[in-house]
Amino acid sequence: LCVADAFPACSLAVLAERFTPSTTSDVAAGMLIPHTAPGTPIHVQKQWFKETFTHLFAISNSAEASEAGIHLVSGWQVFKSTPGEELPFWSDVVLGFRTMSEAELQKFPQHRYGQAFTTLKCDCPPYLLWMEKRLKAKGVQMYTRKVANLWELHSEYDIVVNCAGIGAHQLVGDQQLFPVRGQVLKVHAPWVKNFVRDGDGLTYIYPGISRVTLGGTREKESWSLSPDPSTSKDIFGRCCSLEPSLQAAQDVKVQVGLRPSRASVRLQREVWSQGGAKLLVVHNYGHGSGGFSMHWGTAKEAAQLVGECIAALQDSSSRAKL
Ligand SMILES: Cc1cc2nc3c(=O)[nH]c(=O)nc-3n(C[C@H](O)[C@H](O)[C@H](O)COP(=O)(O)OP(=O)(O)OC[C@H]3O[C@@H](n4cnc5c(N)ncnc54)[C@H](O)[C@@H]3O)c2cc1C
Ligand SMILES: O=C([O-])CC(=O)C(=O)O
Repeated sequence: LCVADAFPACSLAVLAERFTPSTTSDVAAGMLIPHTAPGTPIHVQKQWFKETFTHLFAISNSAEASEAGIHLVSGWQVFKSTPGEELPFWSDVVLGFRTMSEAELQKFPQHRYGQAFTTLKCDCPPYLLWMEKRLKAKGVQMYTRKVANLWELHSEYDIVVNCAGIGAHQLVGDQQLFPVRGQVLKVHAPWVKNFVRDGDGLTYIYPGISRVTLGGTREKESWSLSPDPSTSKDIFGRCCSLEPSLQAAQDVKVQVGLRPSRASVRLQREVWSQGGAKLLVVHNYGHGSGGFSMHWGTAKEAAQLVGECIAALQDSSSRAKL
């Protein structure tokens, strides 16, 4: 969408082995709470988050909000002891960030410190469908296709934007990219209106428009997409100890996804050449636990890199004409 908006004269196609509802992004809770990536300067991560928050906040305030699955949600991040960093880098981007009062903390007898704030949540499958609809309305073609090697695209396309997520491990042989397996439960519990996240990052309760996401797990280097029943039981128990009313939750569905993790998102332009032919490539993958929190900011940066590729193509075609 960012590329289509920035370069309306380009003809665009989306190729994917799987579309919604069968991607990693469909499994995500879609909460806008950033994780810190060690390999990217904090001011850059803050900029990506701010751009994403501003973009989604505008959608949440529009008549499209319900179809797009975007809504504001208030709640608490609670800690068993006071964290070293009391003010995370994103505290002035979310709304109304403050330390929890003693009265609020009484709801969480095992926790001693907490942060209250309002953020945004994407209900992932509706949000992805809404974006597909917007792409199609702009004339973008969508093809279900597995790409074995980016080079196979060079006769059809001038520029390829690689947003393959964990698929980039195989597609471009990126050894720095690794899966962090996450299992979640999506349950019916419409009385749960506030989010709760344990500051250790393992247990969370995220109410969406139609279901509540209960998490989670972080299993580094595990490629298994099979749900594990004992893990589901453990997740449910941990969430019930934070929010006992969840004992009455119904219609429990289990989902597993592989977070595409890396020290930093790979946002990079490359020129691939073979036998005199060239393919311009822009990478935009490796968002780990923050694909939703950062997506619009990183997509805008990827679109800028596409702009540089277009300028390079125009430059080489005008040289060829001389
Ligand atoms: C349990 C869990 C909870 C999460 N919760 C949150 C959250 O609350 N907030 C947040 O910000 N993030 C969250 N995340 C992280 C988030 O899900 C990811 O960062 C994000 O989904 C990555 O998006 P992506 O588009 O890069 O990858 P994907 O969604 O995996 O999309 C990649 C696309 O590329 C296609 N593809 C891959 N390889 C090929 C190929 N060779 N040929 C053709 N197509 C290919 C795939 O089919 C797919 O369509 C969570 C993740 C998990 C697992
Ligand atoms: O940690 C969270 O709050 C949710 C998340 O992003 C994940 O599970 O990857």
